[in-house]
Amino acid sequence: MAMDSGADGQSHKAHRSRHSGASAKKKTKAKNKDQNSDQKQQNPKAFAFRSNAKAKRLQSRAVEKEQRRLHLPVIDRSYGELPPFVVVVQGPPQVGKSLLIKTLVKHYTKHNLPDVRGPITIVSGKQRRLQFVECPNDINGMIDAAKFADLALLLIDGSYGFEMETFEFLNILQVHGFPKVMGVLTHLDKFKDVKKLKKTKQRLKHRFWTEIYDGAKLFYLSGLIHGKYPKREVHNLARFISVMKFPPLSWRTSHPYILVDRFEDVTPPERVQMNSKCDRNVTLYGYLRGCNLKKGTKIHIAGVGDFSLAGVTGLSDPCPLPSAAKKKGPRDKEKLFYAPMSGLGDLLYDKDAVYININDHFVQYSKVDEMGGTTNKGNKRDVGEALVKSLQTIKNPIDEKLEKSKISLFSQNPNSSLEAEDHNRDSDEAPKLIRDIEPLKQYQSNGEEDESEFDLDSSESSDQDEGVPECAMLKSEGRNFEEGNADASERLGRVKEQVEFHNGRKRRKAIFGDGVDHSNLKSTDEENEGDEDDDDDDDDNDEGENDRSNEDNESCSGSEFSDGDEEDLKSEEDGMGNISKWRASLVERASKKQNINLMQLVYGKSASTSNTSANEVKDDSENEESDEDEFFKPKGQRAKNSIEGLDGGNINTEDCSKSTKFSELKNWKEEEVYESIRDRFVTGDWSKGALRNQMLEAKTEEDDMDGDFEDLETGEKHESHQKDDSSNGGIQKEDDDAIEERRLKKLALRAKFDAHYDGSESPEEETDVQNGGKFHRSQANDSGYYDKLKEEIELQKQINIAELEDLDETTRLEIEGFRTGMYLRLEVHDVPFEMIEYFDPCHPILVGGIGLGEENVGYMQTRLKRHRWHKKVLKTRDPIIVSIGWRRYQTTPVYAIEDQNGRHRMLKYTPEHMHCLAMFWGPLAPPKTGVLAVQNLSNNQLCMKPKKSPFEALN
Ligand SMILES: Nc1nc2c(ncn2[C@@H]2O[C@H](COP(=O)(O)OP(=O)(O)OP(=O)(O)O)[C@@H](O)[C@H]2O)c(=O)[nH]1
Repeated sequence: MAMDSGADGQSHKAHRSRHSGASAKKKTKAKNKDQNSDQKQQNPKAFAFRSNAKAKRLQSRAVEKEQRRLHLPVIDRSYGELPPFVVVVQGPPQVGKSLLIKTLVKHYTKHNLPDVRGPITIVSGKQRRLQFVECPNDINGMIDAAKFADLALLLIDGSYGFEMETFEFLNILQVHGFPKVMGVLTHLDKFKDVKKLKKTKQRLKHRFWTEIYDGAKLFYLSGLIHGKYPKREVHNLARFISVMKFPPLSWRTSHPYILVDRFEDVTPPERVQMNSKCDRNVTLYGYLRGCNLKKGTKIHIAGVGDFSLAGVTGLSDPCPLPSAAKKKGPRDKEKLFYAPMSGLGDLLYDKDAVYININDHFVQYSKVDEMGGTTNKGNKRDVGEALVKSLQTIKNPIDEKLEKSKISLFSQNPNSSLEAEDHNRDSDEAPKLIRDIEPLKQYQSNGEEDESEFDLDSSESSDQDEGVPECAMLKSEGRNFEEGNADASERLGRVKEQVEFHNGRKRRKAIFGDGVDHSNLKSTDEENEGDEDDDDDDDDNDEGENDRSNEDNESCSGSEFSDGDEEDLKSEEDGMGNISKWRASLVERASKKQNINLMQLVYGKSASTSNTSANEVKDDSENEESDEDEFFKPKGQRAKNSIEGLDGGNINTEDCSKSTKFSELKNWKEEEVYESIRDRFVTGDWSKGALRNQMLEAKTEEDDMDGDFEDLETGEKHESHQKDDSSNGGIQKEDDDAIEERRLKKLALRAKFDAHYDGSESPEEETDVQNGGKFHRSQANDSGYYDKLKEEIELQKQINIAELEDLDETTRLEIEGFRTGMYLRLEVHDVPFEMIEYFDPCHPILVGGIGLGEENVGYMQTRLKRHRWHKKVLKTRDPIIVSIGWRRYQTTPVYAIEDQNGRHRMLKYTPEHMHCLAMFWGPLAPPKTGVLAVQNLSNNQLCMKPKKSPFEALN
């Protein structure tokens, strides 16, 4: 302290700048430079082009950019909370798919994932959730994955090179709408020579670019650290995924679909006992994507067939977004994940119950204590403890006891006892079941080869003609593919497949006959550095984008469940002690949701509403009888009802009786009463009405004169009627306020939308705006039509939202269906038993909604081209498996070609290198739908044992 005070008093010597020497020279140089640059800036010609060629070049570039920006706006029908984006991780066997998912999940959630099975949902940011799915290594799995992927991570074994699986998947992606694609190189640690590694990276990168587009992102995972990918690299990859934008794809925006993340068999057990091959009832759970699911929509389960829905329920979100309002960013504690097939997550919400998963090592069975004879806490037992112990020692289940004693404690929930009974029976007859299943196994092994199921027989025939779905196709004997675009196909034409054994495994290496201009590849350090810099730049830009997209998304976060989910989150954290609080909040929320519905007040209740209210009355009467049963309801039931109110849930339905006094209702059968309104109809006496109108007109003329004034000519004084109408004015003012508020809200949203879309769409463009800004801006003004179109779409969307928000939940559901982003439980009856028997969580189930007319069956005409990888031409009536829309089915095509006179001439074989027409019978698809056909679904290439595959035969 003493020293400080001393220092304060001391005066410092002023700085004296140098007048001679090197540093003085340096300064004068800098000064001159500044002056020069100032002069330059003052020069009015400074920004004009000095060279014509440069001006032309910049202008054409700006125009090109502008044209690229212009595209017809796609109508995105989803609003509110978005469903998680699906990230499909695809690659040849053993390339590190599971490991990558595990490390990414660990990065986002700080949890170790034991197994990668089925979709894994995680919260990756304030406004974003991701669902990781490992793509199975068979054609069916790849086709389905291509249909639901928002982003495909293509894993490539860097030490081995490209394999056929990657190209096959890329070809499938091209047919079914091209989602975002990112390459990831693994196994790079196997390179000992740094130079070789660099060269390989370059070569693979350029090949990848040729395949997708120049500049497509390729990530390098340099090796393993403690059996995991390096944190830094995973962090970078995660950041790229987090900021990525996913443009809507046309097929998906017009068809609802669900990627099933939970699947259960709910067939009554007695039915299965009687016949283990009976048709089953199943429930499928997942987020609704694409577009709204209207009531009565039929669905197609990929590989199983078409079904109508026996029930759809909106469940509370099992992996909700953290509320953006309260928290600044998702803290580690709040990061959530949901992966029921992989056995992750502690809470499971169902229609009927909430399941709490407690790890086995947390469960301390107290029986051990008892056998020991003493407890640590002394002899006096807690009541709860005694209860638990008595439950452990119980011999007969409570329902058996109840049945015997003829006391119905759980009268309102007969199902639970029934189920328990069924379980008992089930367990009694378990050995029988096993016997039944054994021959099945045999069947399974025999029928392994062909996994496709067909549903043509069940469909009705129709002579309805079809559009011409645009397609091209076909694959090598093992697999065949559609062609995306001509360029790509030519480039791909140089790919050759080489089957070889490598590390005890059969691998199908992709060899490029052309050898992508390797001579052009620079493998200098500078370029690599440049690349890395580029990456960094991208990072930065993307981060900016993310910020923007986050801001945009904030406007969408007003979903009904968000607040509640927040509470759910809390209650999860608090644990079981707060269950009652949680329940209370749910009920409170449900009661809040009941707003007055004008539609119902005017037109009365809709059929469904009145049904539900009838149920309600019935339920109420039952509830009154056994009030105490409330306590014995499964935990989730009441909460669920209050959340949903969708599937016959009664709590949320409107209580119209409150605003209707039946005592005041007029009896319209009485003559007096109906005479009173007779004159309002055509047959009545209208003279009174005309008189009334005249009076009204006179009155309104008076009303029009606002304010007090004196007619100076006549001396009449007019007084305003405003004072009398003060109460009316108040109401009107309130209305005006509401309207104004709504208008402002709309404007704000529009402005946000404009700001988002008017800006450049890619980081590359952003930099360009800075360079050739002038041209860009002038061009932007010319593109007013597109902007106007976008504006109109957005405005219409806002109007729709505003209209729908005024309705109550039940009516809204009937009008617009289940909204995208909702977590749904679909109940489907009578699916073939094979779906249960051969269910594999590693094979994701895709459920797609069938559009109007798509359930009809008929002859379809498609344009088809043999894929260059398919060595042989195709023969008419040789069965092929077609993937079109959501469906995959087998059919026998007839090939034809259109002659010059317009007649179709049948072909016995497809032409070598050109398109032909293929006519086949099957469920119809709308025109312009991508078609892909394969001849063989065999997965022989995955077998470790050397089995002769059609591929092998060819090579
Ligand atoms: N040296 C090295 N080993 C790796 C790398 N990536 C993955 N592995 C190892 O490769 C093996 C296979 O990894 P998985 O994640 O099971 O591969 P997968 O693609 O899921 O395999 P399948 O599910 O059988 O198709 C594991 O033993 C990994 O440790 C890598 O970059 N370098």
